[in-house]
Amino acid sequence: MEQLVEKAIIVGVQLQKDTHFEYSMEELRNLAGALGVEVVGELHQNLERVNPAHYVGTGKVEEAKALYEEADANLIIFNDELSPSQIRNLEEELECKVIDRTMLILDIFSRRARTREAQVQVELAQLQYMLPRLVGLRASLGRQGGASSGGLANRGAGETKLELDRRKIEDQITKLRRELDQVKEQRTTQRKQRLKKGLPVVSLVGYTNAGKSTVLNSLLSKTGQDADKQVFEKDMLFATLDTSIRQIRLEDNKTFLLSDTVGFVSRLPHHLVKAFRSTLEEARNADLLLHVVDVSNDERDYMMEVTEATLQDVGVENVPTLYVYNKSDLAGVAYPRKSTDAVWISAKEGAGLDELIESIRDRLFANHVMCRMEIPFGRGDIVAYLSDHASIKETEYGETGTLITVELSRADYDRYEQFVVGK
Ligand SMILES: Nc1nc2c(ncn2[C@@H]2O[C@H](COP(=O)(O)OP(=O)(O)OP(=O)(O)O)[C@@H](O)[C@H]2O)c(=O)[nH]1
Ligand SMILES: [Mg+2]
Repeated sequence: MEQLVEKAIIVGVQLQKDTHFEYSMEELRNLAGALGVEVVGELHQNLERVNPAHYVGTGKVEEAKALYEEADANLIIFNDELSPSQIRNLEEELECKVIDRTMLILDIFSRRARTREAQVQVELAQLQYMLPRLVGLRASLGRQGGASSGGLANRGAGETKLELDRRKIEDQITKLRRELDQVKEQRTTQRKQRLKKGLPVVSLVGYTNAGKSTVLNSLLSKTGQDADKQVFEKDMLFATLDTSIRQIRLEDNKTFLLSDTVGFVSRLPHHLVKAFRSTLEEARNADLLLHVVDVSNDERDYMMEVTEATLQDVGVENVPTLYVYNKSDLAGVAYPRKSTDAVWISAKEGAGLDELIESIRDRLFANHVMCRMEIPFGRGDIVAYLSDHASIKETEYGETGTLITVELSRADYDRYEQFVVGK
């Protein structure tokens, strides 16, 4: 199919208590932009509640139609998830391609998905969204070329075909669910293996484009890791859709795992959130969350609210959180600095990474123990293990063994307690 330059009108309803409406429309523009759709007109309406039949009032539908024609657009995007009957009614009256915020986000996710897991998750969410909307969507897909190209609307293709499609979609949903369950099992196994290693897990979470991947990359460079461990970072919505896990080893051998994952956006489609539950599993089981915030964005408080609500939605609860106020270089705030539960940094400049590491260290390794041990000469393996996994401060050689002063995890302390000769 030839690549069309799509021109869209965007339409939103502002409910009385919605104080973030303007921003949600701006975000809708950006979401459209992420798909190469140009927004050529905008309409909004203040309502007490969304119109159940047409989303907006009848007068507004007329207005949208006029604007659509005047601006020579070929699609209209609505700022919320439309119900099946809303889509049907709007299409009938507007006689053009109608899409909603959910379809837009699903489309972006589906184009960005790289790993099999992400692809399956997105496809599952798309099919679940489509299933109850088959009739309307069929007409809309038929009009993909826009009204002007005289696209073939498939409306009226018999009920039998519809039933067949429905069954096909249901089968595909079952298949994808099964595949995801398998991935989930693999993840659980991998996590168990990591747990055995005893390494604490830190998870980066936050709004899309806050700089999570950049924070991960800057910590990797800071701790002298190979460039090939770096993850993808870019100034676009949903650059990351998969979970990457990297090991970070600090100067004194204290080591933790750091995971980077998909970011959030307001009004994230429910099916999508559900589908991405397993990708977000890492965060659920983390020892510490780094909630990365673009502190230079005026909407940062709202973005933090959305992030926290979404985390709750996927069952990430009661995990200790450190707030990472990133992009301080653009915000006109003092940085680098830290408070009890936050650090102000610029991941891009690499400023504030010492503060960040120190805050992580305080939280993860607070229960580390300092002690003296005497390891028999025959047990060089233990000394080797401790020089990899703990921080040896002093080494002396006694009559029967190596005397070390060492700072180590509670678990390692318990394991080698028999060699402890003093605190
Ligand atoms: N000025 C400035 N830009 C930054 C900083 N940190 C990240 N960026 C830029 O912000 C953009 C987004 O960064 P990413 O690290 O991809 O953001 P993310 O949170 O991983 O985004 P998603 O994966 O899309 O959810 C990139 O263009 C970065 O270069 C910073 O401290 N200062
Ligand atoms: Mg990212």
